[in-house]
Amino acid sequence: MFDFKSVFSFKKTYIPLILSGFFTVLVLQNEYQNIQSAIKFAFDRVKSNREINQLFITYSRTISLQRDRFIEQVYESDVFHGLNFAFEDGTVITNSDIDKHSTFDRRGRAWYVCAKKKKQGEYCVTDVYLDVLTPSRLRHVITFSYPVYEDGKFLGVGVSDINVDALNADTHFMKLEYYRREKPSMDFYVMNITACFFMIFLVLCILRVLFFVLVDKVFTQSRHDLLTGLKRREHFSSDKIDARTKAFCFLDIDHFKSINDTYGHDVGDKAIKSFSDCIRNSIRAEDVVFRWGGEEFLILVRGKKDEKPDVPSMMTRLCEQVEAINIKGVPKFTVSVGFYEYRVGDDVDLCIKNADIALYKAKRSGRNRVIRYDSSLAMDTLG
Ligand SMILES: Nc1nc2c(ncn2[C@@H]2O[C@H](COP(=O)(O)OP(=O)(O)OP(=O)(O)O)[C@@H](O)[C@H]2O)c(=O)[nH]1
Repeated sequence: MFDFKSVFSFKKTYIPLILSGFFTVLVLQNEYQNIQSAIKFAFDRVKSNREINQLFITYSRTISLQRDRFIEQVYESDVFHGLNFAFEDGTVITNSDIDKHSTFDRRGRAWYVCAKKKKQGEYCVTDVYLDVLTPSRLRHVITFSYPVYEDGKFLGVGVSDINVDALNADTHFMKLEYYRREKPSMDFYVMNITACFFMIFLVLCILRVLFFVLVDKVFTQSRHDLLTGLKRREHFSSDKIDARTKAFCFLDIDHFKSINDTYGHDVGDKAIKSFSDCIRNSIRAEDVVFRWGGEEFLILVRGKKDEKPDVPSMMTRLCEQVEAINIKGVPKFTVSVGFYEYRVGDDVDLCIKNADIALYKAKRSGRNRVIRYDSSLAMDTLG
């Protein structure tokens, strides 16, 4: 049989669970902070880029000389490598060819369509991708596109690229995204493998607990009688009989066969159930009950080592409580009790036999009574 105490021991189950939970939270928190700082960074960039675009709109409407100067200033920065403005009519001004209006390519169209649906202040953002400026100039960029409004009127879509290669070191997330696609770093592997390891560990711990809870349930069910919920006879173990065992008491419903014969088995079952409930409610926490056979029950009266419980009074009280059972459709019934007072060292099989002899005597002498075993009863039985 499983040793459930050891399975659910603090050391084996809860410490690994707590540890793995703790590390998972740490790793997730770290990842969360990276993401948060990256989002903030990206958002700040988009905001400043949008301001540049607003300026760009203004300049693009003024004379070409001023505009070119502005464009030069913007492109001195190595972070922003692209600054485009797409107009409603489908034309786009690019930094490389500022005076020429070219039409959207498919990618530009997608950005335009996405950004056009956004409100002022919102934006669309791409994944990191490889932008080919010339065959020798490859850059990893993220593109933001956003609607540009002037006095509440939609003018067109601003498109700005962030050069991921040029981002500085504290923008972990961008780097992470970038390396994830291109060149995973050692940090990335260590962090993610650690996270996976602890996640798997956590899941295994949870499964382990669930498994043993399930097994425990199945074992508990198999140990207990279905009708009464009490322990079954097969699970009585003489190994558990020790100095705290005070008495073996057999209880049996009187004339139970006639209840079955007169009212049917269903009513018989109800009587057994109500009897077992009555036993359960009247015994003490340390006592143990078994359904021994059909309508026969064994109570092991237990107590502290030197305690001497008054078994006859306990059993008489129980008999009175059984007599007082009042359930609609179930006839009144009584029980007989035979008990044997245990002494340390007694043979357990003999104790059971003696309690049974006492029960037999209770039946023979008129039922609805409590009989203590003594040696004269054994002679009586033999006789
Ligand atoms: N309804 C029902 N009947 C059961 C169950 N288990 C055993 N029985 C019946 O219980 C009856 C026991 O009858 P007997 O052993 O003759 O004893 P009794 O009629 O109680 O008579 P005394 O014990 O001498 O007072 C039998 O008819 C069994 O079929 C059960 O789970 N449900």
